[in-house]
Amino acid sequence: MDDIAIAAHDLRCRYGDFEAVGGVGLAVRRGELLCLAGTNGAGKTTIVDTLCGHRRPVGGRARLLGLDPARHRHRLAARVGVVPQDPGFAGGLTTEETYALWTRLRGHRPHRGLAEAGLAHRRRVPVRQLSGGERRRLDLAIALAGHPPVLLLDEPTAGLDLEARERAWTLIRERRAAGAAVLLTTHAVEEAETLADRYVVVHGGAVAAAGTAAEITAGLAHRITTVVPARLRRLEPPRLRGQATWRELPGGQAELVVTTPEPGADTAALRGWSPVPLDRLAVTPPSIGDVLRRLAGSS
Ligand SMILES: Nc1ncnc2c1ncn2[C@@H]1O[C@H](COP(=O)(O)OP(=O)(O)OP(=O)(O)O)[C@@H](O)[C@H]1O
Repeated sequence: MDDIAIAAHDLRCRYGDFEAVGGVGLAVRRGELLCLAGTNGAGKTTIVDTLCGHRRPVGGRARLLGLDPARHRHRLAARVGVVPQDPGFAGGLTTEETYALWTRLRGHRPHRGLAEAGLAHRRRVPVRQLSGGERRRLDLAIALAGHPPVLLLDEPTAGLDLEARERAWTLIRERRAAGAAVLLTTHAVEEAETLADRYVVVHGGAVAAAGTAAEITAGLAHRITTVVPARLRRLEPPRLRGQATWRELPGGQAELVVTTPEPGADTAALRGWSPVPLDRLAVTPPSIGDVLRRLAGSS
């Protein structure tokens, strides 16, 4: 059996004359979570909508469980859970009616999803009275209903408070561990770093980077920070491979930040240079956030 549950090959999508997605490829295996990351307007939602079968690509192809999602929406409905970017619920239905309706439409029996999503106490409330975060929890509960083997989650924790977000992460992790293939878009770097096995980073409708966090951050600078007496600035500067910046702090102190491709060598150089022990010394490796910041800065 093919292990790849979600696939896009050279996907191209247009809005009129505007090419929003220009040849994107990705693949997600069963039991894997791929984070589709990128700046605003990069094309993430367009890709997710196309994988859902809501729009047809003008080129390339999308496949869910080996099927074309635009042609086989009904066959796939029970096997694909979706949190869309903008779900449209009938505001007059209650939370449990909405959950039951959507769950049955997808061919499943309503189960414990509302309780798992922390919405049991809101089940009799009309959807229009739910807060933004509560609606998002309902979206996720509906997507997870029936344990579908494919999950397409477009910013599933947008607007959730801390506790609800961590509950959502636990649910998503459990589904991945049970073998679901998960495609997740998020702007929350912490969420991506917590959940993702691999990343596809899109920018301007094309893949800018793909791989594990270590692979896509390789070659980016580390950050060394330390607090030293401000008077050390008057010394001859340390010999560093990276770049140092100073920020004055109260009480005659200063924060020294070094961005460097060689954190080991530069930490040793700082230690050799400073006549006093380096206070609050920390070395931070590059993160997916650095990749996104670079892309945002380049547009
Ligand atoms: N219905 C539409 N008509 C015309 N252009 C659109 C439409 N929907 C999206 N676009 C454009 O297509 C590009 C990709 O949009 P998309 O929503 O896929 O990006 P995104 O990566 O999901 O962005 P965000 O992170 O802001 O949600 C953007 O330039 C957007 O303005």
